[in-house]
Amino acid sequence: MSRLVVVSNRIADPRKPAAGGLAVALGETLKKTGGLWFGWSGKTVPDGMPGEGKLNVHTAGTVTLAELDLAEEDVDAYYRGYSNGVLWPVFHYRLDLAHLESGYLSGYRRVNRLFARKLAPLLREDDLIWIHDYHLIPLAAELRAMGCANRIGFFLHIPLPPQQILAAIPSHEWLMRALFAYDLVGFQSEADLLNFSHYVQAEATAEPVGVSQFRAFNSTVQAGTFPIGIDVDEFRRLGQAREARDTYDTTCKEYSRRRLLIGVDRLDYSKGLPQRIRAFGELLREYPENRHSATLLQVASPSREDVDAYVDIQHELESLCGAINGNYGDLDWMPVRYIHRIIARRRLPGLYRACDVALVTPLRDGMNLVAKEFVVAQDESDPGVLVLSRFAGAAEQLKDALLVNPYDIPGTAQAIQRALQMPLEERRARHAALLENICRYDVHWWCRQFLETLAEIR
Ligand SMILES: O=P(O)(O)OC[C@H]1O[C@H](O[C@H]2O[C@H](CO)[C@@H](O)[C@H](O)[C@H]2O)[C@H](O)[C@@H](O)[C@@H]1O
Ligand SMILES: O=c1ccn([C@@H]2O[C@H](COP(=O)(O)OP(=O)(O)O)[C@@H](O)[C@H]2O)c(=O)[nH]1
Repeated sequence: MSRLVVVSNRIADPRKPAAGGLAVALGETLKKTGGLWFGWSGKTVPDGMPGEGKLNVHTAGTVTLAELDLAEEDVDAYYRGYSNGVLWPVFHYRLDLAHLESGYLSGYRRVNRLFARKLAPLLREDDLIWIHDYHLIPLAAELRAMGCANRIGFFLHIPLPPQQILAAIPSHEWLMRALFAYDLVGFQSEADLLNFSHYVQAEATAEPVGVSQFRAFNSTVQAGTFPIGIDVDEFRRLGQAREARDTYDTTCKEYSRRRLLIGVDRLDYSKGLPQRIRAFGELLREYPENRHSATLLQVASPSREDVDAYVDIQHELESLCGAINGNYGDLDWMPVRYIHRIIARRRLPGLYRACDVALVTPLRDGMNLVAKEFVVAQDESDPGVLVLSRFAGAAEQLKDALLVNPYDIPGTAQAIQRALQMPLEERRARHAALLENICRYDVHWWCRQFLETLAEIR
């Protein structure tokens, strides 16, 4: 059997908790199959040479971790600059926030070349290579240029925008051409796959040669949809452990007189946090019976704080929460509890279970694993309600949630009110349908489906 080699920007010891859906999902996958996980260590060498990096290889249980330190200049251009200052906003449909004129592209290419140089000597002939996310789009092309003939798959964890938006990236032709160095390219949703299909036919004059298979630049690439899931059994086990149960007990006790709403997100402009807080304010304005009762616990974990747009969103959010608490709060009731900290994942099942409603309302999201975790954590006999943005990848699967347009503030407030008022029978029926879908399409299904498709490509 081939060894699995996973490459992603962010890697984490699979035995330790991680914030961010990708690290969590890949950790679960690799813990099961074993193999090599290669990526950036997260460490920066202040006076390191650009294009150079120290590799540290060690084992963590069944997994070999190969962690690469990067020079400060490289992290600036490759991670903060091109990945998170250009690709992240454009792929989340936010041309207004993209630094398109920046000179970060050369640093992005340099680090992808460095990854290829450091990874190549670790590879075996029959390794199955699985590369992840927007940080590493050109990696397969770099490996191919070094003679690597292994099967290589790519999975994009974030959305792929429509052709006209993608085409605003000055080097979009080069970037998208790099995808043809892969044997298989996977997306989270049908909408992303459709955008890919339109783009390659319109801009790269690719020809469809099979179902979601395209030929251009002398290569054929298979594309497909592989919505990522969570490890349901692992999350249930977490829910039964002491920390989650303690969190459940203390939260229920602390808020015994309240209806609780929960949001758990990285503090990212894609997550629609200001719109969500406004919708909650609208709920209190329009449906006054919720005053002195409904409380929103919003966890906004710090993320990419050295990228400008992330500092701006933090200030906006703080002022919105302050305004609602000032306008509606009282001596014994604070409408919004804003928590700007990472909450350990092992406590989250208890927190989710103590809440009546989850607000998962991104403006755009590749998938959103929090939505799935919330459903799994519920008490089946008295479950909470999921309010979900129609623009999250998860919405294609979780049709029994209350789907909302997060830009429509009164509409979202109305859906929150409906969630708070929903009769037990309807809550149970919706929850059962959601749970069924999440259990069937879990993280193991995702991994199996992608790797089997990759292995079968002729
Ligand atoms: O590594 P960071 O810069 O700290 O960011 C954390 C991760 O954010 C993104 O996650 C995406 O992947 C999830 C799992 O597929 C998906 O549910 C979510 O919708 C996406 O936003 C990013 O794609 C990862 O590379 C980051 O590690
Ligand atoms: O304070 C936090 C915030 C998030 N998470 C975890 O980070 C992941 C977030 O993944 P998601 O797909 O929702 O969004 P992403 O951050 O990857 O865009 C989920 O597993 C959360 O449980 C966490 O452990 N603590």
